[in-house]
Amino acid sequence: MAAMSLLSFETPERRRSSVNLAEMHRKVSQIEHDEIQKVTSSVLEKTNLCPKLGIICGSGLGGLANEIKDPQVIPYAEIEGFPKCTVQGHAGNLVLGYLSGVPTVCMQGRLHFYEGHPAWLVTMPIRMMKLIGVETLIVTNAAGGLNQDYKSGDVMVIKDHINMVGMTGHHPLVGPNDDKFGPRFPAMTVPYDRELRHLALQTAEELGFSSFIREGVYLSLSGPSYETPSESIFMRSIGADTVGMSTAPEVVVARHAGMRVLGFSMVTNVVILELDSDAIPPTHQEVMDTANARAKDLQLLVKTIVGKLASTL
Ligand SMILES: O=P(O)(O)O[C@@H]1C[C@H](O)[C@@H](CO)O1
Ligand code: HPA
Repeated sequence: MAAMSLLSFETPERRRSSVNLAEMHRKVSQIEHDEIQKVTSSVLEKTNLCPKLGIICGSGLGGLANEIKDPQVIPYAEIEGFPKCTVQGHAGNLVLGYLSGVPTVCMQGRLHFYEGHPAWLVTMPIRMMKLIGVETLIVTNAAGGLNQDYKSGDVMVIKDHINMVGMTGHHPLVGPNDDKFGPRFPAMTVPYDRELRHLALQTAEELGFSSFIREGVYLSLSGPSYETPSESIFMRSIGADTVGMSTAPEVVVARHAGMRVLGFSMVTNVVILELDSDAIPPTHQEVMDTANARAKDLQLLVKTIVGKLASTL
Protein backbone atom coordinates (compact mmCIF):
# COMPACT_ATOMS: atom_id res chain seq x y z
CA MET A 1 0.00 0.00 0.00
CA ALA A 2 2.77 2.42 1.00
CA ALA A 3 4.77 1.40 -2.10
CA MET A 4 1.74 2.02 -4.34
CA SER A 5 1.17 5.52 -3.04
CA LEU A 6 4.84 6.30 -3.53
CA LEU A 7 4.72 5.01 -7.10
CA SER A 8 1.63 7.00 -7.94
CA PHE A 9 3.56 10.10 -6.91
CA GLU A 10 6.25 9.49 -9.53
CA THR A 11 5.90 11.51 -12.73
CA PRO A 12 8.62 11.17 -15.43
CA GLU A 13 9.81 14.69 -14.51
CA ARG A 14 10.03 13.82 -10.83
CA ARG A 15 11.92 10.61 -11.66
CA ARG A 16 14.39 12.53 -13.85
CA SER A 17 15.12 15.18 -11.27
CA SER A 18 15.47 12.72 -8.42
CA VAL A 19 17.92 10.62 -10.46
CA ASN A 20 19.99 13.70 -11.25
CA LEU A 21 20.09 14.82 -7.63
CA ALA A 22 20.97 11.33 -6.44
CA GLU A 23 23.78 11.18 -9.00
CA MET A 24 25.10 14.51 -7.79
CA HIS A 25 24.95 13.46 -4.15
CA ARG A 26 26.93 10.28 -4.88
CA LYS A 27 29.84 12.34 -6.18
CA VAL A 28 32.21 13.01 -3.31
CA SER A 29 34.78 15.16 -5.12
CA GLN A 30 34.95 18.84 -5.85
CA ILE A 31 33.22 19.93 -9.06
CA GLU A 32 35.49 20.35 -12.06
CA HIS A 33 35.73 23.10 -14.63
CA ASP A 34 33.84 21.30 -17.43
CA GLU A 35 30.96 20.28 -15.16
CA ILE A 36 30.53 23.74 -13.68
CA GLN A 37 30.43 25.17 -17.22
CA LYS A 38 26.96 23.60 -17.65
CA VAL A 39 25.61 25.35 -14.55
CA THR A 40 27.27 28.58 -15.67
CA SER A 41 25.83 28.34 -19.21
CA SER A 42 22.38 27.79 -17.74
CA VAL A 43 22.76 31.08 -15.82
CA LEU A 44 24.28 32.96 -18.77
CA GLU A 45 21.36 31.92 -21.01
CA LYS A 46 19.12 33.97 -18.72
CA THR A 47 21.15 37.17 -18.32
CA ASN A 48 23.52 39.43 -20.20
CA LEU A 49 24.96 41.02 -17.05
CA CYS A 50 28.68 40.50 -16.29
CA PRO A 51 28.82 40.67 -12.48
CA LYS A 52 32.00 41.72 -10.74
CA LEU A 53 30.66 41.26 -7.21
CA GLY A 54 29.07 38.21 -5.60
CA ILE A 55 26.95 38.23 -2.45
CA ILE A 56 25.62 35.37 -0.35
CA CYS A 57 22.74 36.18 2.01
CA GLY A 58 22.46 34.41 5.35
CA SER A 59 19.34 33.30 7.23
CA GLY A 60 16.81 36.14 7.35
CA LEU A 61 19.23 38.43 5.49
CA GLY A 62 17.86 38.01 1.95
CA GLY A 63 16.52 41.59 1.98
CA LEU A 64 19.91 42.69 0.67
CA ALA A 65 18.87 41.31 -2.73
CA ASN A 66 15.97 43.80 -2.76
CA GLU A 67 18.54 46.65 -2.82
CA ILE A 68 19.68 45.51 -6.27
CA LYS A 69 18.54 47.79 -9.11
CA ASP A 70 17.17 46.45 -12.42
CA PRO A 71 16.99 42.96 -10.90
CA GLN A 72 16.77 39.80 -12.93
CA VAL A 73 15.50 37.08 -10.59
CA ILE A 74 16.35 33.48 -11.49
CA PRO A 75 14.87 30.85 -9.14
CA TYR A 76 17.43 28.10 -8.39
CA ALA A 77 14.86 25.60 -9.70
CA GLU A 78 15.36 27.09 -13.20
CA ILE A 79 19.14 26.65 -13.18
CA GLU A 80 20.48 23.33 -14.41
CA GLY A 81 22.30 21.44 -11.65
CA PHE A 82 21.34 23.89 -8.90
CA PRO A 83 19.70 22.38 -5.79
CA LYS A 84 16.66 24.02 -4.21
CA CYS A 85 16.87 25.84 -0.88
CA THR A 86 14.99 23.92 1.80
CA VAL A 87 15.57 26.25 4.76
CA GLN A 88 13.14 28.90 5.92
CA GLY A 89 14.58 32.38 5.45
CA HIS A 90 16.43 31.35 2.25
CA ALA A 91 14.30 32.29 -0.78
CA GLY A 92 16.34 30.33 -3.34
CA ASN A 93 16.85 32.96 -6.04
CA LEU A 94 19.83 34.22 -7.94
CA VAL A 95 19.33 37.97 -8.26
CA LEU A 96 21.43 39.81 -10.85
CA GLY A 97 21.55 43.58 -11.22
CA TYR A 98 23.34 46.66 -9.88
CA LEU A 99 24.23 47.31 -6.25
CA SER A 100 25.49 50.87 -5.77
CA GLY A 101 26.22 50.85 -9.51
CA VAL A 102 28.28 47.63 -9.38
CA PRO A 103 27.12 44.66 -11.52
CA THR A 104 26.30 42.06 -8.89
CA VAL A 105 25.10 38.49 -8.57
CA CYS A 106 23.41 37.75 -5.27
CA MET A 107 22.41 34.40 -3.81
CA GLN A 108 19.17 35.14 -2.00
CA GLY A 109 19.48 31.97 0.04
CA ARG A 110 22.41 29.61 0.44
CA LEU A 111 22.96 25.87 0.45
CA HIS A 112 23.96 24.11 3.67
CA PHE A 113 25.74 20.84 4.40
CA TYR A 114 22.98 19.80 6.84
CA GLU A 115 20.44 19.90 3.99
CA GLY A 116 22.15 16.75 2.77
CA HIS A 117 24.40 18.25 0.11
CA PRO A 118 28.07 17.26 -0.05
CA ALA A 119 30.55 20.05 0.69
CA TRP A 120 31.49 20.46 -3.00
CA LEU A 121 27.83 21.06 -3.92
CA VAL A 122 27.25 23.55 -1.10
CA THR A 123 30.10 25.62 -2.56
CA MET A 124 29.42 24.97 -6.26
CA PRO A 125 27.77 28.44 -6.74
CA ILE A 126 31.10 30.11 -5.82
CA ARG A 127 32.78 28.46 -8.81
CA MET A 128 29.86 29.45 -11.02
CA MET A 129 30.33 33.05 -9.83
CA LYS A 130 34.04 32.86 -10.59
CA LEU A 131 33.34 31.68 -14.14
CA ILE A 132 30.93 34.54 -14.81
CA GLY A 133 33.55 37.09 -13.75
CA VAL A 134 33.15 37.66 -9.99
CA GLU A 135 36.41 38.60 -8.26
CA THR A 136 35.05 39.92 -4.94
CA LEU A 137 32.65 38.05 -2.64
CA ILE A 138 30.64 39.35 0.30
CA VAL A 139 29.20 36.66 2.58
CA THR A 140 26.72 37.17 5.40
CA ASN A 141 25.42 34.73 7.98
CA ALA A 142 23.28 34.49 11.08
CA ALA A 143 25.30 33.16 13.99
CA GLY A 144 25.32 32.52 17.71
CA GLY A 145 27.50 34.75 19.88
CA LEU A 146 30.03 32.61 21.76
CA ASN A 147 31.80 35.74 22.96
CA GLN A 148 29.69 36.65 25.98
CA ASP A 149 30.35 40.38 25.45
CA TYR A 150 28.33 40.14 22.22
CA LYS A 151 24.61 40.97 22.15
CA SER A 152 21.81 39.86 19.83
CA GLY A 153 21.76 42.26 16.92
CA ASP A 154 25.54 42.87 16.92
CA VAL A 155 27.21 42.66 13.51
CA MET A 156 30.67 41.09 13.42
CA VAL A 157 33.16 41.70 10.62
CA ILE A 158 34.75 38.28 10.20
CA LYS A 159 38.54 38.48 10.55
CA ASP A 160 39.17 34.72 10.42
CA HIS A 161 37.31 31.44 10.63
CA ILE A 162 37.65 27.94 12.04
CA ASN A 163 36.37 25.52 9.42
CA MET A 164 35.43 22.78 11.84
CA VAL A 165 33.25 20.97 9.33
CA GLY A 166 36.24 20.96 6.96
CA MET A 167 38.60 19.86 9.74
CA THR A 168 36.42 16.79 10.27
CA GLY A 169 36.92 15.77 6.63
CA HIS A 170 33.94 17.38 4.90
CA HIS A 171 36.14 19.78 2.98
CA PRO A 172 34.89 21.21 -0.33
CA LEU A 173 38.27 20.79 -2.03
CA VAL A 174 38.54 17.03 -1.40
CA GLY A 175 39.11 15.04 -4.59
CA PRO A 176 41.24 15.57 -7.68
CA ASN A 177 42.24 19.22 -7.87
CA ASP A 178 41.24 21.23 -10.92
CA ASP A 179 44.21 23.57 -11.45
CA LYS A 180 42.02 25.82 -13.62
CA PHE A 181 40.38 27.00 -10.40
CA GLY A 182 43.35 27.06 -8.04
CA PRO A 183 46.26 25.17 -6.48
CA ARG A 184 46.14 21.74 -4.83
CA PHE A 185 47.20 23.17 -1.47
CA PRO A 186 45.79 26.69 -1.17
CA ALA A 187 47.07 28.87 1.68
CA MET A 188 44.42 30.23 4.06
CA THR A 189 46.58 32.68 6.01
CA VAL A 190 44.42 35.70 5.07
CA PRO A 191 40.94 34.34 4.24
CA TYR A 192 39.17 37.68 4.78
CA ASP A 193 40.73 40.59 2.90
CA ARG A 194 42.52 43.03 5.22
CA GLU A 195 41.65 46.17 3.22
CA LEU A 196 37.99 45.22 2.92
CA ARG A 197 37.77 44.56 6.66
CA HIS A 198 39.32 47.91 7.40
CA LEU A 199 36.91 49.60 4.99
CA ALA A 200 33.96 47.82 6.63
CA LEU A 201 34.93 48.95 10.14
CA GLN A 202 35.61 52.49 9.00
CA THR A 203 32.30 52.68 7.10
CA ALA A 204 30.40 51.29 10.09
CA GLU A 205 31.88 54.05 12.25
CA GLU A 206 30.92 56.73 9.70
CA LEU A 207 27.34 55.39 9.67
CA GLY A 208 27.16 55.63 13.48
CA PHE A 209 27.14 51.84 13.94
CA SER A 210 30.04 51.64 16.42
CA SER A 211 27.83 50.46 19.30
CA PHE A 212 27.01 47.19 17.54
CA ILE A 213 29.98 46.56 15.23
CA ARG A 214 32.52 43.91 16.26
CA GLU A 215 35.42 42.11 14.64
CA GLY A 216 36.06 38.47 15.40
CA VAL A 217 36.41 34.82 14.46
CA TYR A 218 33.56 32.69 13.04
CA LEU A 219 33.39 28.93 13.52
CA SER A 220 31.51 26.67 11.06
CA LEU A 221 29.74 23.56 12.29
CA SER A 222 27.76 21.22 10.09
CA GLY A 223 24.54 21.62 12.11
CA PRO A 224 21.61 21.16 12.12
CA SER A 225 21.58 20.81 15.92
CA TYR A 226 22.62 23.86 17.86
CA GLU A 227 25.62 23.33 20.14
CA THR A 228 25.69 21.84 23.63
CA PRO A 229 27.13 23.92 26.51
CA SER A 230 30.33 21.83 26.56
CA GLU A 231 30.77 22.19 22.80
CA SER A 232 30.27 25.93 23.18
CA ILE A 233 32.83 26.21 25.99
CA PHE A 234 35.28 24.28 23.79
CA MET A 235 34.64 26.49 20.73
CA ARG A 236 35.04 29.66 22.77
CA SER A 237 38.26 28.34 24.32
CA ILE A 238 39.83 27.81 20.88
CA GLY A 239 39.17 31.42 19.91
CA ALA A 240 35.77 31.52 18.18
CA ASP A 241 33.54 34.58 18.74
CA THR A 242 30.55 33.39 16.70
CA VAL A 243 29.29 29.97 15.63
CA GLY A 244 27.16 29.00 12.65
CA MET A 245 26.47 26.36 10.02
CA SER A 246 27.82 27.89 6.82
CA THR A 247 30.30 30.38 5.33
CA ALA A 248 33.77 28.86 5.96
CA PRO A 249 33.45 26.22 3.18
CA GLU A 250 32.27 28.95 0.74
CA VAL A 251 35.16 31.19 1.70
CA VAL A 252 37.71 28.38 1.28
CA VAL A 253 36.49 27.76 -2.28
CA ALA A 254 36.45 31.50 -3.06
CA ARG A 255 40.02 31.93 -1.76
CA HIS A 256 41.15 28.82 -3.65
CA ALA A 257 39.92 30.59 -6.80
CA GLY A 258 41.70 33.83 -5.84
CA MET A 259 38.62 35.88 -4.95
CA ARG A 260 38.75 38.66 -2.34
CA VAL A 261 36.33 38.05 0.52
CA LEU A 262 34.51 40.18 3.06
CA GLY A 263 32.28 38.48 5.64
CA PHE A 264 29.72 39.50 8.25
CA SER A 265 28.11 37.52 11.06
CA MET A 266 24.84 38.81 12.39
CA VAL A 267 24.66 37.75 16.05
CA THR A 268 21.10 36.44 16.37
CA ASN A 269 21.39 34.78 19.78
CA VAL A 270 23.86 34.65 22.62
CA VAL A 271 25.11 31.09 23.01
CA ILE A 272 24.44 29.46 26.38
CA LEU A 273 27.65 28.25 28.07
CA GLU A 274 26.05 27.13 31.33
CA LEU A 275 24.99 23.52 32.00
CA ASP A 276 21.31 22.99 32.88
CA SER A 277 20.55 26.61 32.15
CA ASP A 278 17.02 28.00 32.45
CA ALA A 279 17.77 30.43 29.59
CA ILE A 280 15.53 30.15 26.53
CA PRO A 281 17.16 27.79 24.01
CA PRO A 282 17.80 29.07 20.47
CA THR A 283 15.26 28.53 17.69
CA HIS A 284 15.42 29.22 13.97
CA GLN A 285 12.46 31.60 14.41
CA GLU A 286 14.50 33.67 16.89
CA VAL A 287 17.43 33.61 14.46
CA MET A 288 15.29 34.93 11.61
CA ASP A 289 13.45 37.52 13.74
CA THR A 290 16.69 38.99 15.09
CA ALA A 291 18.31 38.96 11.66
CA ASN A 292 15.28 40.74 10.19
CA ALA A 293 15.30 43.37 12.93
CA ARG A 294 18.91 44.41 12.16
CA ALA A 295 18.86 43.59 8.42
CA LYS A 296 18.33 47.20 7.26
CA ASP A 297 21.52 48.35 9.02
CA LEU A 298 23.57 45.56 7.49
CA GLN A 299 22.07 46.34 4.07
CA LEU A 300 23.04 50.00 4.38
CA LEU A 301 26.54 49.04 5.51
CA VAL A 302 27.06 46.65 2.59
CA LYS A 303 25.59 49.10 0.04
CA THR A 304 27.83 51.91 1.30
CA ILE A 305 30.95 49.73 1.23
CA VAL A 306 30.16 48.58 -2.31
CA GLY A 307 29.61 52.21 -3.38
CA LYS A 308 33.08 53.08 -2.07
CA LEU A 309 34.60 50.11 -3.91
CA ALA A 310 32.73 50.74 -7.16
CA SER A 311 35.62 52.30 -9.08
CA THR A 312 38.00 49.48 -8.11
CA LEU A 313 35.78 46.49 -8.94
O1 LIG B 1 22.77 30.44 6.38
P1 LIG B 1 23.15 30.91 7.74
O2 LIG B 1 24.49 30.42 8.16
O3 LIG B 1 23.03 32.40 7.85
O4 LIG B 1 22.06 30.30 8.75
C1 LIG B 1 22.19 30.02 10.14
C2 LIG B 1 22.76 28.63 10.32
C3 LIG B 1 21.54 27.75 10.08
O5 LIG B 1 21.32 27.61 8.71
C4 LIG B 1 20.43 28.53 10.68
C5 LIG B 1 20.18 28.14 12.10
O6 LIG B 1 19.16 28.93 12.68
O7 LIG B 1 20.86 29.92 10.63
N1 HPA C 1 24.58 28.06 16.46
C1 HPA C 1 24.79 27.64 15.21
N2 HPA C 1 24.28 28.27 14.16
C2 HPA C 1 23.54 29.37 14.38
C3 HPA C 1 23.31 29.85 15.67
C4 HPA C 1 23.86 29.17 16.77
O1 HPA C 1 23.69 29.53 17.94
N3 HPA C 1 22.54 30.97 15.55
C5 HPA C 1 22.34 31.15 14.22
N4 HPA C 1 22.94 30.17 13.51
